[in-house]
Amino acid sequence: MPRGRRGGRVSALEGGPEEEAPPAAAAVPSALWASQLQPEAAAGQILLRGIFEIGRSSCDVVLSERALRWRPIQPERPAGDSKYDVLCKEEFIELKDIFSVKLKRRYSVKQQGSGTLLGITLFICLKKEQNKLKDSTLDLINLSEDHCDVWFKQFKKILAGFSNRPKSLKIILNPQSHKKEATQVYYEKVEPLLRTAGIKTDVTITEYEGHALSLLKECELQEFDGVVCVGGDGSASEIAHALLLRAQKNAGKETDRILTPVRAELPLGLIPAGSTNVLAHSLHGIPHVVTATLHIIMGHIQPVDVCTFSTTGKFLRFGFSAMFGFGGRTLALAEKHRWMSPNQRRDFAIIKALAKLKPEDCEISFLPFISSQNLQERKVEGSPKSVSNDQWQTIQGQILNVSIMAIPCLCSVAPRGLAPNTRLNNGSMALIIARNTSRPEFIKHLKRYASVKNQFNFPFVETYTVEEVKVRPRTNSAPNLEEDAGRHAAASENNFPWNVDGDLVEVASEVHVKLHPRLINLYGGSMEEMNDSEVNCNCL
Ligand SMILES: Nc1ncnc2c1ncn2[C@@H]1O[C@H](COP(=O)(O)OP(=O)(O)OP(=O)(O)O)[C@@H](O)[C@H]1O
Repeated sequence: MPRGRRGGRVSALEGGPEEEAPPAAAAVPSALWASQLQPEAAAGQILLRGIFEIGRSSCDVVLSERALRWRPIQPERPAGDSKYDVLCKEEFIELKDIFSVKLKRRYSVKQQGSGTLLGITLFICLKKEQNKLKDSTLDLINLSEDHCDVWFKQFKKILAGFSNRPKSLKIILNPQSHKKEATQVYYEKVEPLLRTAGIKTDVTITEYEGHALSLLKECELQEFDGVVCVGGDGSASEIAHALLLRAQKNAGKETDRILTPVRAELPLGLIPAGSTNVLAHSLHGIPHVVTATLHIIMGHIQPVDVCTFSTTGKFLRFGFSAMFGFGGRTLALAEKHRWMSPNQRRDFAIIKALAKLKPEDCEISFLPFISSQNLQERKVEGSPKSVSNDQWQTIQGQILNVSIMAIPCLCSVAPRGLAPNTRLNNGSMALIIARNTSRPEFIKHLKRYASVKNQFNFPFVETYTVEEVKVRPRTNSAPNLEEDAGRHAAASENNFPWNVDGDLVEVASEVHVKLHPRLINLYGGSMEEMNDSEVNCNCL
């Protein structure tokens, strides 16, 4: 007979055959804590069985290859009492959702040494609503040192089997992001979780713009399993660019012209601590610090498409999204008013750019995306134009805005994304062109981003799914962004402002954007689509 909570014994299976490492953690954690029963067979071979107190009930606890299951031990009961059956329902967690285990001890003031053992604490990643993850704990109470020691070692062995989880991370933190709260975000919310998970960290706090780029050119990265950015889109994009540039150099590729880039060697984690956090929001479906941290800890990986930006054959940078025209001008205006708070300068810049709304005379050429399935179908049909995808198309005219996006670009002003039909790694980009129209019509189009549907249902808006785009302004002079105040010169003479991942990039002539599928691994899980009722926004 089991001896109850003080002396709960480990069953005959204790010290049984060597267990296999658990299957690698799947991309999506499915912590369904006690929400449904899992058939015993699906949980795999039993490794340990014993008695622990869980939530004030003495429980029969079974550890198998994939799950930990427990059921309150039933006292003698009158036959047919259904209340007991409900109370004694089996509960479980999947082992892939555990990210740490510790011995639980009580320390008293007078006590010397390691304190009184109370049992074992498991640290668990729970899936909540709307892509949110949350950390939680499960206490397995048993005062026997021997009993806990056997279980503790077994949990440690299981955790060591998750080889995809990072053990050491390079953290790059921008203390200036948003309202300068990145340091606080990291030390209050991220670092405690990484410490609990036993992940070693090496933190660099950036001291100037471009610091992350120069750091990642030189620093040793061998000892790290991944890099983590704590900041906003500017920092995240700079670090992704730096990691990709480093990979090209390591592969002996020239970096002046990048045609077929190699993949980044290390995964990148994004902790949202900036003003807009479009990248982290698109990756996680929610700009939530704990969710982002738990994806890193659990080693969830998403391969993500990246673009190269070049001009006149010369490589400029890697990036995920870009805007030209209204989007570029708005950022250029916002950058000139850095002294304002992030929200103030964003609103100010939007209003000012709308007041001075002016189309750009452009030529836009693009290579439409043809899915591998469509290419295959064309091959079968034996179409003469068929098998290669080299059908460039060209549009000319007065254009208010061009958006080129390899990722959905979720943000507070567009909860479904500025490019809602794009995915992180579908091998294509959204090209969204707003031709010249009246200011009220353009504002109506912008406002639609905040709602659920029909953002692009305007006669002046065209959308394409593409692999490559070339944007060539046909006017000679770039816009003067500060005509009224002589204090600032135009963005830079004869340069056109582009917004690349929230960074101002000034280019005098044609910009060539090319998509490279799955070029970087980001720490993140696969996303659930949001219901319409879950989307809300009150901007503009
Ligand atoms: N110590 C620093 N001082 C000034 N600028 C810095 C420093 N460290 C990094 N930067 C630069 O700050 C720029 C913007 O930072 P970041 O994107 O993190 O914050 P943000 O602008 O508030 O957020 P978002 O880009 O999401 O709007 C980055 O391009 C980065 O190079």
